[in-house]
Amino acid sequence: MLFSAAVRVCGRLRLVIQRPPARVCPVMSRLFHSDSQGNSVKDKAKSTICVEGNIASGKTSCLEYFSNTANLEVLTEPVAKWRNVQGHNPLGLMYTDPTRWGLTLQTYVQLTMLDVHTRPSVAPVKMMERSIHSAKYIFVENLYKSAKMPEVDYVVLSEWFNWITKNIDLSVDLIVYLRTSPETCYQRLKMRCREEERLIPLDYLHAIHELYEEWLVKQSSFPVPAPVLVIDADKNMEEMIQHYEEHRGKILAA
Ligand SMILES: Nc1ncnc2c1ncn2[C@@H]1O[C@H](COP(=O)(O)OP(=O)(O)O)[C@@H](O)[C@H]1O
Ligand SMILES: O=c1ccn([C@H]2C[C@H](O)[C@@H](COP(=O)(O)O)O2)c(=O)[nH]1
Repeated sequence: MLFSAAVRVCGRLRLVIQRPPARVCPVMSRLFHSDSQGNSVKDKAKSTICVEGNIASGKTSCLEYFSNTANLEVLTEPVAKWRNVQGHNPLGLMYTDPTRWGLTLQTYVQLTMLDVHTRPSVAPVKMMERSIHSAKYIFVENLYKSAKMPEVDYVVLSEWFNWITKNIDLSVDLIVYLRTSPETCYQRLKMRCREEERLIPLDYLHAIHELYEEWLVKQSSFPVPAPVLVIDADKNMEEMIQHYEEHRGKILAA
């Protein structure tokens, strides 16, 4: 509704159109925090670390390990939402029929990852599990490359992704890549026993591994949004803890 008021200017009656009182939508103000020139800005005193890696490479375990670090907040991947959105399970549907449900899952992954990226952090360092970048460059790409996602779905998701990354500040300061062999992930995945993942073949983990290697190690496929710290994650938990302690300073200084 426009607010108008009749005012008298130099004896004449003029209609003045007024703007409605500014209503601040919390989600929009979170997404479009801007400077005086209208550019989207991020609180530079804070930093964001994304822990990346293949399925069951040990990302959640890594976040758990760092979770009691002072001045650091961990945000795990919203997998619970992907398994249950208003009673539906897009993750399970995608594994059952990727051609039909790949777009559905990846649209929801993109939305929920956007939410994690833009969620204000109380601590100076935010450690996230994966990112909107890997959702697109690894998982969407894999569906498309393996001919399981129709081109129209890929194009629509890509347009969304390009708009989001161009208009919203999702900057990342460090990527920690937990590098594993697909065989290690296969063993850990079997041990974890997530119902939806029981049919994942070793080949699928090989394909995801190759995409991660091209993106973060060879850096030959897609833009890499931050410096990459590669950690050999084929080791047992005790050795992983040693790695994490060796790199703690570098990680927290991101
Ligand atoms: N370094 C490790 N050695 C052996 N098992 C591990 C190691 N890291 C994680 N695990 C186990 O492997 C499974 C997958 O780990 P998780 O942290 O959930 O991986 P992700 O979050 O990357 O999917 C879990 O059962 C976890 O306990
Ligand atoms: O964009 C994405 C991100 C993740 N997934 C799948 C892969 C796994 O089955 C789960 C969660 O991954 P974890 O590596 O165990 O954390 O979600 C996907 O399909 N698309």
